[in-house]
Amino acid sequence: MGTIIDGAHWADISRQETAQKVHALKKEGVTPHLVVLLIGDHPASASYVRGKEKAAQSVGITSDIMRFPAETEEQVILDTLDRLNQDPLVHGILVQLPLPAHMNEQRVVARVAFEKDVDGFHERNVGALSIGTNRIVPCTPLGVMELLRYEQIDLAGMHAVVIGRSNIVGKPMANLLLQANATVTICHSRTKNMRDWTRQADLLVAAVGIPRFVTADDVKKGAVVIDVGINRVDGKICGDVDFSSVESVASKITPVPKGVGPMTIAMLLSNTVRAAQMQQQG
Ligand SMILES: Nc1nc(=O)c2c([nH]1)NC[C@@H]1CN(c3ccc(C(=O)N[C@@H](CCC(=O)O)C(=O)O)cc3)C=[N+]21
Repeated sequence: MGTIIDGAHWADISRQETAQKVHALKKEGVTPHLVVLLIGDHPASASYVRGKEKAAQSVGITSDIMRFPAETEEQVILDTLDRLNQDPLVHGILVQLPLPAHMNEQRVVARVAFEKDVDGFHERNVGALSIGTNRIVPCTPLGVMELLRYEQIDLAGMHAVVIGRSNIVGKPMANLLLQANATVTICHSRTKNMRDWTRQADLLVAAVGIPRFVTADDVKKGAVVIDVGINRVDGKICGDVDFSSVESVASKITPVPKGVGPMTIAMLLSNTVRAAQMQQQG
């Protein structure tokens, strides 16, 4: 039976490290400040954003939530971002996704100054990650790497299989695993005989967005299984991994909730501090 990786515990440790860095910045007269733009009324967003605000407060980062009605014109958001980009007291900017359908997500995300892009979605940050000169790295895959580091899992030479190829998780995850010297395979919706790949994985990262997509038959005995999924089924959240069956095959496994999710939030705080440090150094 596999060990359960306690994401809530490791997120707590990570937040303590971040709080110390915040403390050091404050001594230099800098209080890291995060602004979250919440546009529209996507059901889960309001509660996620409150969670981010609480977490920021817990490490001494100040934050503002700017709320906009769903029908807000895109230009209003772009103008707001221009103003926040110019404001020296703002170190991090996050535009909560998804955006209302009438907005162009690419265009809005691209408008956040890359130095303040704490999501790591700006093409400058994406490009840096892909050539290995990492600046700000997307929170979820960064959180996964931190979990693996805390758990002392040495990735060199491992076969890591990532299911999912999104810009937010799958692609940056693959890049980070490559940097850690894993052999990386990316599977996706058009992959044929996916199980032939996943069964070879020493590390399996599920970022598909389909509840309980990965079952015990997809997993090699002793593999490490990381579940990035956040799905809502019958009012409860569950991951992309069928935890109850996979748990008995895996050597280590992250649960949902209290796995990758809390680390994602912890990395947002860490990225905000990183952004403040980089702006401080100029
Ligand atoms: N620009 C942007 N950046 C994001 O990082 C971003 C976003 N937009 N839009 C929405 C998604 C979703 N997301 C989550 C992060 C942590 C948990 C989390 O901590 N979940 C808890 C459970 C929470 C619950 O019970 O509802 C857990 O897994 O234990 C969930 C969801 C960040 N997102």
